[in-house]
Amino acid sequence: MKTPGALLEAMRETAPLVQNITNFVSMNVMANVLLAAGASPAMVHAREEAAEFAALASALTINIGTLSPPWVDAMKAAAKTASDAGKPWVLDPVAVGATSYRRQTGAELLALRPGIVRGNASEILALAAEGGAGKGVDSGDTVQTAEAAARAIAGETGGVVAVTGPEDFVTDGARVARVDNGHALMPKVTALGCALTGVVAAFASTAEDPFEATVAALAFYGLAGEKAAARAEGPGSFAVAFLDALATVDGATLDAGARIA
Ligand SMILES: Nc1ncnc2c1ncn2[C@@H]1O[C@H](COP(=O)(O)OP(=O)(O)OP(=O)(O)O)[C@@H](O)[C@H]1O
Ligand SMILES: Cc1ncsc1CCO
Ligand SMILES: [Mg+2]
Repeated sequence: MKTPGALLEAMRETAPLVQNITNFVSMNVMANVLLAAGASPAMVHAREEAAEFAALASALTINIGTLSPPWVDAMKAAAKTASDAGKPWVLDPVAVGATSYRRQTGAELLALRPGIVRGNASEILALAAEGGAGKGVDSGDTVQTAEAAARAIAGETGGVVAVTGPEDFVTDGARVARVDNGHALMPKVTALGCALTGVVAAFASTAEDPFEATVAALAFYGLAGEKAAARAEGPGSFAVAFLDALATVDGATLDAGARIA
């Protein structure tokens, strides 16, 4: 088993190219987060090129935050390419319970068996067709309420599912872990969940075990949040300090500060 810090260092050594088919809100935040963490982001979503690009990238993320039919075509084609090439792809089912279009698209993408799903509690509940009290993109459920839904999704995909919130929950159907890093300012900055999905993909691209990679990425992200909060006066200065903290936390700092059970 590799430590979270060793997985962080391994990711930084290769600076993996992470392709993101993501929402308009998240694009800039996510690209800056990936750069600060040590990866190489590319936002490539056109139907004409998304699958071709997926063959070049080390990992792919698919986020349905601002979806429309041409984007969904590109998502499916890119997901298939990544799966066929044995590269990890991570699904972020933003607000999947909000509308029937999102529920349908979420189910179709889940059927393509993402290696990792990362969402908030309401999204994981909705993706498992267990309801959920999401308020648009924000969660209205506790992480604990979504644990059974996460296990059910992992059983269906054969992959890893991460539910994020005050304490994150990760399962691959057999193993479970809880990550207690993070800070209450994190959900006060938009798209930090979306950006986290990219960091999870970056870790997964260089780790052998997607479960260990996901746990390590969550601990890294949460620890950077804690370090940033210690310097911040509110969500605005937190967002700036968070990028600095992502770039500053190294393997030894992560191993010392990770709270994983
Ligand atoms: N109350 C909290 N306390 C500590 N950490 C938190 C809290 N809420 C969220 N986090 C952390 O914030 C990060 C993003 O998770 P979150 O569940 O907010 O994503 P999300 O709802 O998908 O976000 P978005 O849709 O805005 O991108 C995770 O690292 C998570 O651990
Ligand atoms: C605010 C918002 N709306 C659609 S996607 C998104 C980013 C956070 O998920
Ligand atoms: Mg989200």
